[in-house]
Formats: sequence, C-alpha cells, structure tokens
Amino acid sequence: MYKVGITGGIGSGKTTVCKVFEVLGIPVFYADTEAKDIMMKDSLLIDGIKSTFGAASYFEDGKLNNKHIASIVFNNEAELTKLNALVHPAVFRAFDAWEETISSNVPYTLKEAALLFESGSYKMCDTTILVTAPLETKLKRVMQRDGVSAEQVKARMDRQLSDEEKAKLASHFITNDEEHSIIEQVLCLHRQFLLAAKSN
Ligand SMILES: CC(C)(COP(=O)(O)OP(=O)(O)OC[C@H]1O[C@@H](n2cnc3c(N)ncnc32)[C@H](O)[C@@H]1O)[C@@H](O)C(=O)NCCC(=O)NCCS
Ligand SMILES: Nc1ncnc2c1ncn2[C@@H]1O[C@H](COP(=O)(O)OP(=O)(O)OP(=O)(O)O)[C@@H](O)[C@H]1O
Repeated sequence: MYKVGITGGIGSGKTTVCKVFEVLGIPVFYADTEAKDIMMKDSLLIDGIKSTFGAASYFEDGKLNNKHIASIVFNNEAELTKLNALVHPAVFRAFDAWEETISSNVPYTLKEAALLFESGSYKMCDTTILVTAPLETKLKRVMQRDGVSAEQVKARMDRQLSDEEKAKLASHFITNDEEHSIIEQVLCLHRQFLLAAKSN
C-alpha cells in the first residue's frame, strides 16, 4: 500500500487538510488521536505513565488528564522525551495494525502525525506532505480552538522542528494561510498520488 505521511506544526491545519482527503475516500490514520486513545486503553502504558508522571495523570473514571501531563512535559524536554519513549512505539504498532485492515481497493493511505519527522516515522512513508501557515495564524487558531495562551502554544512549538527544518525533509507542501485554497492543493496532490501509487 502506498503511504503518504502528512505533518505540520501545531495549528497549521493538518487535521483540516486530512478531512479533505477523507472526502476523496482516502483513509487517514490520526496518530495524535490514536496516541491518546492508546494512553487510555493499554494497561502497561497506563502504569508507565502513572509511575512517571504521577497518579494525577488520570481522572478517577480512567480518562487522561491532558492538562496535567502537558503542564509537565511541555515545560521540560527530558520529561517529554520520557513520554515520547513510552507512547510512540505503541502508536507505531497501532499504525501497522490499522494498515492491515485497509482494503486493497484503496489507492493510498494517509498517516497524520504532528511528529512525523521528529519521530522518524516519515521513513516508513513513500512520500510526505508538510502543511504550513504563518506563525500568527497558527497561534490564533490554537488559542481559539483550545482556549490556551500564546505562551502555552509557543511552548509546544519550541518542542517541534521548525518549518525550515521540516521543509528539508518534506516532498510536498500545502499552504494553509486562508488565502490559498486548500481544496485545490489537495486535488492536485491527490492526482499525483494516484499516479504514483499505480506505478508503485
Ligand atoms: C501531552 C498530551 C497529553 C497533551 O494533550 P492535548 O489534548 O493538550 O494535545 P493533543 O494531543 O491534542 O496535541 C495537540 C498538538 O500538540 C502538539 N504535541 C502533542 N504531543 C507532542 C509531543 N510529544 N511533542 C511536541 N508536540 C506535541 C502537536 O502539535 C499536537 O498536534 C498529548 O499531546 C500527548 O499525549 N502527547 C504525547 C503523544 C504524542 O507524541 N503525540 C503526538 C504524535 S503521536
Ligand atoms: N484554512 C482554514 N481556515 C479557517 N480555519 C482553519 C483553517 N485551517 C484550520 N483552521 C482551524 O484552525 C484550528 C487548527 O486546525 P487543525 O486542528 O486542523 O490543526 P492541526 O495542525 O491539526 O493542529 P494540532 O497540531 O494542534 O493538532 C481548527 O480550529 C481549524 O478549524
């Protein structure tokens, strides 16, 4: 199966872009969503997270206390490294299992991951897309969506590669600056991926 990795900095709009690919019938694996799902289901991982970040990492009903974990890891690189080391291998396994469920009639799949380049998972993809947007736009979007401060968004940005670094590794680009049409850009890439998948 031809695999396309898609990434972008926080608030770039990668999930929004993926929804357009979904409308075209392309299955999308959302690594960030999957990570949080696994963190509530995998008992070994839950034990690891509790012993590393404290019992307050979960509410009494078993739901993940995102704010508690975020307040620790996005202010301390060593703590974030520990979280990534616990969670990422489980997400990689979940992606492999998901791929197995995809019908062979599907031309290609998309893997959406905030840390596609940082985690090295882009190496398992046939090609990649980087979604970009101006810094102020990204800040405004996330502050509105999550009700957080500019400092909290910047703390996460500081833990991700810059767009310049990501651009060196990316094969394709989508500009989501609210001026260029994302639908047209997605359609253009979709046509290219259909051809590439056929000759794969
Ligand atoms: C720390 C957690 C609980 C905070 O949850 P929260 O609901 O606030 O954020 P959410 O998961 O929706 O992520 C929103 C954005 O934050 C950024 N972000 C998330 N995790 C990371 C990370 N490990 N490093 C850098 N940025 C990150 C990304 O841009 C992401 O799209 C959560 O992000 C988490 O469990 N992260 C570790 C797993 C991970 O690395 N996920 C991303 C790729 S699989
Ligand atoms: N072109 C656009 N026009 C208007 N709003 C947009 C556009 N693209 C994204 N948004 C909005 O910006 C917010 C962030 O977009 P989205 O969740 O797709 O970004 P993301 O890159 O997946 O973010 P994160 O890294 O936090 O998961 C959302 O509320 C979304 O609706």
